[in-house]
Amino acid sequence: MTQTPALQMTDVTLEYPDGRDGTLRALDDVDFTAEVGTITSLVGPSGSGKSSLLAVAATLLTPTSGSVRINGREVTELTEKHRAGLRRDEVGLIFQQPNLLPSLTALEQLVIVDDLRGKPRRRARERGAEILDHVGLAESCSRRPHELSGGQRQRVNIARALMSEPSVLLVDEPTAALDHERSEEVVTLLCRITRERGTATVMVTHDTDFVPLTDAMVTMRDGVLSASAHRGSPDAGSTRRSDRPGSSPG
Ligand SMILES: Nc1ncnc2c1ncn2[C@@H]1O[C@H](COP(=O)(O)OP(=O)(O)OP(=O)(O)O)[C@@H](O)[C@H]1O
Repeated sequence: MTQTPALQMTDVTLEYPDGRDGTLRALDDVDFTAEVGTITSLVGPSGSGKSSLLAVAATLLTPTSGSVRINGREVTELTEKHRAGLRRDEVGLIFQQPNLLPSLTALEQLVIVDDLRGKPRRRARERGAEILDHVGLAESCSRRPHELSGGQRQRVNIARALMSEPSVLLVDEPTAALDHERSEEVVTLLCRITRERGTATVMVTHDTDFVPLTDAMVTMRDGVLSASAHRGSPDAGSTRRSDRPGSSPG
């Protein structure tokens, strides 16, 4: 039986006002599918639409037209309140800069996520410690951001995103502030998390060195997405229904 993709975007177009009474098409008829337990690299030149795709997938922006489904549920028709709930419970966002709160320990950065969701604190501390252990930071639970390296801070950032047990993990340039070795560690960790936790992970990256660690790569150019899957599931990161083996055009 085929599993419902965690994220499915179909014929998605996003237009911004261009500041001259016209529009700029940031996403042009994009089809994209992210399957459970796969990590897809999203590459492309600056201004090609990568962040726009992540923002639409994260339900932060509503597309001008097209369909976005998260775990089979159409999200473009939801109210902002429902979208906020979906972001809290089903979508994890990881940005380039960890944006950790300076006065909180690594563990407290995670516990606060459950506090905001009204979850019991004791359980939150247990889960937080477990997740920090999973990302290799068991020894650093009580350290504050200034006592952590850049790579460790990014791992706390990743751990924090996992607190809500998201099914879709959207990651924007996670290695931009890191050296080569730390970058490889962070991408390796994201790949491991994807497989072990069964997330559908999409990672925007300019660093093509690490793309082979991921399951698939898609390229954005002028708002148009094209696939070049290199391994893993044939559906991983697919961009066109008609590109998939066994699917008939139309
Ligand atoms: N809020 C906005 N209003 C108007 N135009 C925008 C807005 N956000 C992005 N754009 C335009 O949409 C296009 C796609 O931008 P986007 O940020 O998605 O690209 P990107 O591939 O993520 O770029 P980068 O790699 O530099 O972050 C660009 O032409 C950009 O100028």
